[in-house]
Amino acid sequence: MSEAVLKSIIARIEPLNGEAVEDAHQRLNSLTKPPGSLGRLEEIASQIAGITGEVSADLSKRAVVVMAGDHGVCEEGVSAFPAEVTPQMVLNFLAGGAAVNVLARGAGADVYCVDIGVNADLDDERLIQRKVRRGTANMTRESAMTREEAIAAIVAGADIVKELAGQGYRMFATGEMGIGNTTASAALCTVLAGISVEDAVGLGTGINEERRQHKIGVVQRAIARNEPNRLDPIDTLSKVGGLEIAGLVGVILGAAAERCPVVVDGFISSAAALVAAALSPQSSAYMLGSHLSHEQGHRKLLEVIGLSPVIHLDMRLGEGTGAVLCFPIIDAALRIMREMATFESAGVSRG
Ligand SMILES: Cc1cc2ncn([C@H]3O[C@H](COP(=O)(O)O)[C@@H](O)[C@H]3O)c2cc1C
Ligand SMILES: O=C(O)c1cccnc1
Repeated sequence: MSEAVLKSIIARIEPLNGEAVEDAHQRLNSLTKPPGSLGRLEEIASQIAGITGEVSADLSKRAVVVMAGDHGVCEEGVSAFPAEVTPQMVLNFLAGGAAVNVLARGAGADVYCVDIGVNADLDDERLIQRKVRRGTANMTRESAMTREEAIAAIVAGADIVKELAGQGYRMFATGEMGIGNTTASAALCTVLAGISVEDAVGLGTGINEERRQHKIGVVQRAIARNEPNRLDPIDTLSKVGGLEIAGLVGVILGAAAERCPVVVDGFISSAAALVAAALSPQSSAYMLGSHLSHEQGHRKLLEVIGLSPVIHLDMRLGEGTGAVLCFPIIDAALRIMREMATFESAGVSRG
């Protein structure tokens, strides 16, 4: 049943609107500047035109969807922080005090926090309750979750985006919270992107090199124990992934299905983007890279997905922080399309 729902979401993802991309190029080349001189801003403007079908879309209503879930693999000592930080941070998101809340306020974005798999009972009406299970299992011993649970989490993410799009949201950022999730993300990178475990495993919240070596061994054991099928992204996601990562796969696919741009945050969100692209290569066209995380492995992961980061601030936080920081840059690209004079209107000679 859910597998059919997932297929129907993927089937709704269409190629970008080529005519709108062409119109955007023509408009950009008519503006009072040497062709191409606004660099990435021009690429962003063209991509948004292709996504939305409009040369200067109104994306003022935007949201960051923060998926929260726990990881059984924390038992193996892979994070510098204890697992109870996940529910504690969820309450912080709801109270508006986390980094992503602050940066979202600056970018005119609303924060929606989703309990997709937190290992605690969180009773707060501001939280979107879509708990699939209370955290994943320890993937060094068994599959992190079942195939059905992975699909349920993806479908939940896509549902939430569909509902928000129905409320007028036109642009999304991916965010996550889940202690231990750089371990699951590194495992996904290794299996689905072919990045070596040594290159994929980083320091996460700030472990030392000795602990990183231990974390490498944990990822190797998880892969050896579960034997994920790299040709089957859902199999891999369910065996060595995470509930919040699966939820973000749904957010990305859902945004693409709604013809909305989705800005991909750091290492963990990019692992979700990798799964989304494996499920629907067409969905990549709806993704925008945001920042280059300091987390080791992010650069290679972005290369595999074909995303290039817009900003480099040596951040390594997640939550959607790097993605929402790019909203004002996207706004700038759209403002150029709307407000700049043309060679004709300003009476400027062409080269
Ligand atoms: C207070 C705090 C706030 C956070 N916000 C995001 N993360 C980030 O750190 C975690 C991943 O790192 P690891 O795999 O090493 O546990 C995720 O929750 C991620 O969102 C945080 C981590 C902490 C401690
Ligand atoms: O890049 C990220 O998303 C990241 C890196 C380290 C820890 N948490 C998140």
